[in-house]
Amino acid sequence: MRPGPFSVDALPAWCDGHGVKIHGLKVADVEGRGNGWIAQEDLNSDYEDAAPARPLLVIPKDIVVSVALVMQYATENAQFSQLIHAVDFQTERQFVLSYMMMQLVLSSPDYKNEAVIPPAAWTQYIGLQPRDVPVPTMWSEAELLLLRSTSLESAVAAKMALLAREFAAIQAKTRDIPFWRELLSEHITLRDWIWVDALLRSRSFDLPYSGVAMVPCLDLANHSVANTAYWRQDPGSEAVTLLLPKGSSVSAGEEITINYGKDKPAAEMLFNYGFIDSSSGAQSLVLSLDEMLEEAGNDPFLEAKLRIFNAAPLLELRIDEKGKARWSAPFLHLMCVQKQDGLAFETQERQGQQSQRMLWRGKDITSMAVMFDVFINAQNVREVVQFRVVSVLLGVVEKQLDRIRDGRRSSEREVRQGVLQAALQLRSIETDVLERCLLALKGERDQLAQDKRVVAYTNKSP
Ligand SMILES: C[S@@+](CC[C@H](N)C(=O)[O-])C[C@H]1O[C@@H](n2cnc3c(N)ncnc32)[C@H](O)[C@@H]1O
Repeated sequence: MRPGPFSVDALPAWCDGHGVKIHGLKVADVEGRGNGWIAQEDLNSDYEDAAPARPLLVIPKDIVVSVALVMQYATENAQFSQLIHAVDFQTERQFVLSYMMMQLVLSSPDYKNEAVIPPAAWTQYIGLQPRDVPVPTMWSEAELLLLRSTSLESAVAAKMALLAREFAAIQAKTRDIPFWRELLSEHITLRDWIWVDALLRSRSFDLPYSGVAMVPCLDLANHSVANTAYWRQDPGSEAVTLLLPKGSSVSAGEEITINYGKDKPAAEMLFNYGFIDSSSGAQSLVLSLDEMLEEAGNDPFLEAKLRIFNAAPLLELRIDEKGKARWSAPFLHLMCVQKQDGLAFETQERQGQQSQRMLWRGKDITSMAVMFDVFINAQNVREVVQFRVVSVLLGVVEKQLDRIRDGRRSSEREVRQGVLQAALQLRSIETDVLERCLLALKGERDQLAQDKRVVAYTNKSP
């Protein structure tokens, strides 16, 4: 479904009509970044009479799409209310997405609004949202092959499966509502749901007083690690403002940027925003340990450990500011400790409720499960456990490195240039992190192998 047309030339009038204040900025095309805000004059943030300089943008709360606005909209719009009640959305994200989907329908030239639903501010504004959002959930099959063996491969597959499940559930639950049945069988497609999700991921803000929200106009600010501006939400009016940091200035023609997040891994940037900032020093990756756990099927405590750990077993690898390889995998430490070391599990019954406890040499350490790596470090089995963990990790990292090195490539003719560049950048960053971590892990294992407790342990092991 196509959204209605809305050009940037019409934006100033839209802003006037909806109470958005713009000071000294205009929207322009910024090379390689789509639209962005550009200073129209020299701007500075000098404080006058202790009052901060005028914000660059002020966006009133009543056009910020948060759960509160969505719930209010449902009280004013019978068709939207039917959708919200039939589907029983559970998350902030789903509420905001359903509102965006409704605005897409209302704005679209592909749909005749016979129910004569009045337009909202976003009915027009949604037309300014880019059709091509560069996040991987919008990539073609051939482009997705470029992510083979990177840390994003399984994350993107899981996200696509979730989006398909969500859309199928919306269709199934609204089957008895003629308005939505017609829309969801003839007009709105899974692709539209994927699009609104891509918009939300790449353009939403986590506001302190409104939660996850789409903020018109602020969503036109591009990212830079050397950002020239920042945003805040006013605790009283809940308006969102874009400001220059105290004592800073921007010359006419310069881009006004914000920082989407410091030290975010390249994979997270690509997944959420569809680009990797090459000027960011962040070098890290997160891998799921699920596959390794499948291979560790002979641990009699595995199920109990996973239940008490109660989080996804992950491995984070990173290169710190000093260039040192670091890794963290709290579950792996738990996995590498057994009954003979002093670990035990016990089922307790209290007021008819059963719960499981984890014991270390007789002491209840259930609450330590998520930071088991820190806990075990203070115990006299530290070196032996660390040796086991490092040995397992070496296998995981080596396997991942082999995979990423011969990961399948798509024919360059089938993929967009920007997507190819971003995927190659991700592969190169992740290969580098894996290589450096592998080297560091080998060094750590060799050092641990000389420890007398480790020597005794390895001599004893079959
Ligand atoms: C919040 S929007 C910013 C406005 C957007 N450029 C537009 O045309 O509407 C975020 C999107 O802008 C693009 N973007 C922002 N900063 C970028 C940067 N530093 N490099 C490349 N693309 C960037 C990405 O496509 C990202 O998903």
